[in-house]
Amino acid sequence: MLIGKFISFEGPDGAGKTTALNSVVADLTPQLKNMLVVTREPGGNRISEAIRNIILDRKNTEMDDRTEALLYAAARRQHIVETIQPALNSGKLVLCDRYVDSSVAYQGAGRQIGVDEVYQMNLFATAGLLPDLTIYFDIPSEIGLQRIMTHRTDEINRLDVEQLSFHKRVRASYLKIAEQNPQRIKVIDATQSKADVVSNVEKIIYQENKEFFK
Ligand SMILES: Nc1ncnc2c1ncn2[C@@H]1O[C@H](COP(=O)(O)OP(=O)(O)OP(=O)(O)O)[C@@H](O)[C@H]1O
Ligand SMILES: Cc1cn([C@H]2C[C@H](O)[C@@H](COP(=O)(O)O)O2)c(=O)[nH]c1=O
Repeated sequence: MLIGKFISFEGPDGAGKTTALNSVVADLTPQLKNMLVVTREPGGNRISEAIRNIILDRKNTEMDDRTEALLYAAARRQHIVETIQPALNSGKLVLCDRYVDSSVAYQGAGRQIGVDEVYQMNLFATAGLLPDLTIYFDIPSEIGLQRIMTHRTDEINRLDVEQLSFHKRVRASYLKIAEQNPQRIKVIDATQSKADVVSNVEKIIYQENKEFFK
């Protein structure tokens, strides 16, 4: 039985998810201690991190779009089985940097495989496990990419170097997913200062998970 809470952080490249997540974790850890599980996709365990390295390696230029979609889904399956599901079963608050919405936006819309097909494939991979809450960091593609190219040049991956049109499709898809799922997805303006972004994220987490902060 799932008794914990599952929160995903989503957004285009360079939106500031990881930066905000690190600050939120530093702020929440004194209160939540070992009730908090922080993880990321693709990754979170040995097998999924190995798949991550294959997907994101800029040398893998010949990778087929559907192969890419399947690899993300395979990494996700292993992540659920090894990390997310056990944490939820023991009542933890799981904070995950990216999840299924990333596949729908990047592979479904960005790669133009089709959002419905990619979503259906992920229903198989996840057996229907969706986050209770998703915080979507919205940012124009140009600003997100600019942040990466200016500050994070050492970590630029195979997806980051896609054309601007790819990244614009990804953002448009995220906005559509958010519009279609207003109960689950809360949108944050990620062009704000780091402090304001973190404060907005924490407000949402407190509001939606009061049982963890008694
Ligand atoms: N609110 C902000 N204002 C300005 N710069 C920011 C802000 N948040 C993060 N940054 C900077 O933007 C860059 C990208 O941030 P970060 O790695 O957190 O983004 P991300 O959403 O996790 O990206 P990706 O998904 O591509 O890994 C970093 O150099 C970070 O310091
Ligand atoms: C989970 C997931 C991720 N992606 C893309 C999004 C990013 O470009 C990279 C991951 O890098 P990050 O620095 O950890 O954000 O992978 C994707 O295309 N599809 C997915 O399902």
